[in-house]
Amino acid sequence: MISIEGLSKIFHTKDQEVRAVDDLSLNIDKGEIYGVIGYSGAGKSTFIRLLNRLEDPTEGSITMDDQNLTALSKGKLRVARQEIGMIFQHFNLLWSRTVYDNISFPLEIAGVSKGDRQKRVNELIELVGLSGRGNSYPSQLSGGQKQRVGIARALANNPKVLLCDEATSALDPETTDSILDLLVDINEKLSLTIVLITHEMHVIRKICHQVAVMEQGKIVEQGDVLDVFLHPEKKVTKRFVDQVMGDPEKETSMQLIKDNYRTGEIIKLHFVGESTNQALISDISRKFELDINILHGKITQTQKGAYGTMFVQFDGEQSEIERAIEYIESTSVEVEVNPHV
Ligand SMILES: Nc1ncnc2c1ncn2[C@@H]1O[C@H](COP(=O)(O)OP(=O)(O)OP(=O)(O)O)[C@@H](O)[C@H]1O
Repeated sequence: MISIEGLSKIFHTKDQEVRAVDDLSLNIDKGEIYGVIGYSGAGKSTFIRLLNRLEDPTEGSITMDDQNLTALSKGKLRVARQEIGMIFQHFNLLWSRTVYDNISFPLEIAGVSKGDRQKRVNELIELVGLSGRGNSYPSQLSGGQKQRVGIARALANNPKVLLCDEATSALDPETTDSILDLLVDINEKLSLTIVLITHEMHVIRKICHQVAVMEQGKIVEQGDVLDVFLHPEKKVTKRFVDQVMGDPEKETSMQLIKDNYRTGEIIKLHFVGESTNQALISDISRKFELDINILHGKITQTQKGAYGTMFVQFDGEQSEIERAIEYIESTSVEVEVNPHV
């Protein structure tokens, strides 16, 4: 759907040259939710502004649905932009217009007739969960409701791609989750490709299929969300993963666990993807003569499946413990006996 090749943007200030986006290449499939994460100054905003050509690239190309956006004339670019919807951190609504008129605005610009506009706006109001609020002004809405208007407006002309610029950064955690749920809902219902930039790994974990980690204008790591969560390679990626999962070994003192549970064995179980759906603990307690204590752990969900780590104590005959460990090794759950302090 989107193919980006060698994309760069260099800003020239009085005394220096800033490579905000530096030789970036990536492919985004149709219907995918693709997240770009990075700390402040990594180049995310510049990247997303390049995607809808609010910014001209210094080098490289962006192809969207077989159309080279970087080679279009101004007139053709205006038409191509109608296929790209965008939502913003601070909503960018027209304050003197009602919800209905805000959503209608891009349709007016596109020359849609009054009757068709009315039908489309009402459909969109319902899609984003704002039924009954059409006559309200933005100042009468909560942050989450304002972003719903932003989403409806962005979808008005049936875009092929929705760009989200830190769309939940100004919202509280609960409202963030409801907007993220709405984005997933829209992605599934309309098979809409979504590209988002964020500095919050929670956003990536909850809704993205693919993730790219940006640092100093470059993509330093990218892939399937579950793979990146499981095997983060770069330091910056590990810091982002820790934002969501914490580091289970750092959060608890293994020494304290070992002092408190002296009999049997301490076992670390690592669940990945489908393995989290297995009722492993109850399965083991049925199959083997063991007492099982759950000591510490965290399992979380991503769009690509669940994963997490759990520490348990197996107590019983040593031979029975060994048989249970052998059994776990035959499943897709990774197991480590007596993990390091
Ligand atoms: N118009 C500009 N002129 C000069 N430098 C710029 C311009 N826009 C961005 N930069 C620089 O490019 C780099 C990347 O900025 P950008 O805003 O893209 O990062 P970001 O990851 O979006 O950060 P934030 O989340 O804080 O906005 C920064 O060093 C910034 O100072």
